[in-house]
Amino acid sequence: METELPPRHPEAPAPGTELGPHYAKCFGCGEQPDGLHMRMVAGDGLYLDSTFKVLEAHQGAPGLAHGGLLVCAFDEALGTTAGTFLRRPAVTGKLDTDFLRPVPVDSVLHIRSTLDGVAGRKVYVSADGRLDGPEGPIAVKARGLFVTVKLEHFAKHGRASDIAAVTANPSMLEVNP
Ligand SMILES: CCCCCCCC(=O)SCCNC(=O)CCNC(=O)[C@H](O)C(C)(C)COP(=O)(O)OP(=O)(O)OC[C@H]1O[C@@H](n2cnc3c(N)ncnc32)[C@H](O)[C@@H]1OP(=O)(O)O
Repeated sequence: METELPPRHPEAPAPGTELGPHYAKCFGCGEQPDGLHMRMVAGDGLYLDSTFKVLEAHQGAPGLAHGGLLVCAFDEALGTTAGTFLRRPAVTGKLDTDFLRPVPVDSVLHIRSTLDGVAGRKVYVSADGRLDGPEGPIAVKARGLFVTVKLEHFAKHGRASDIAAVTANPSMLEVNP
């Protein structure tokens, strides 16, 4: 597959900028009570640095993070990486995850997610999640294929009441991404 490394979009947030939620009700980055409440900072290249603190509600086994919620954290980080540097929304087509170490409750996963290339509407992204700090051991790795979509994608497929809510209150949504 031929891919290109795109330029960092000129309107991408400056390096060091903390990103706000792309959608107020997003489970990954929004205000959902038991959500992941991820925090993300733009890097100086085509990467984002994110943190996810594993809480009581995120368990799958006693004292350990649920694997599906770890996948959710990577979905969020990778999708936001695609959207942030292309300034276009992108949805998950494919997501592949390697779980290398257990992730305990109360730990913070430090995720660096990178835009690796684009081919038409396909966006290739990857990420490493580390424990005990940004230089700690890798606990989870992920690679994803995201597909850029127009805003109509959400208007067409989303629940009507939620589309109406963001139409009435556009500040709930960061349009780009
Ligand atoms: C800022 C945002 C942060 C978001 C973080 C969270 C992200 C999410 O959770 S998004 C929700 C989960 N994902 C979804 O709901 C997506 C559901 N799927 C779809 O809507 C559609 O299948 C969609 C949009 C991905 C593709 O459909 P469509 O627009 O018709 O495009 P389509 O022509 O099929 O595919 C475009 C290209 O992508 C490729 N592609 C699409 N899906 C896949 C896949 N699963 N595997 C490999 N390639 C794929 C196609 O082969 C095609 O490639 P090419 O251009 O070389 O022919």
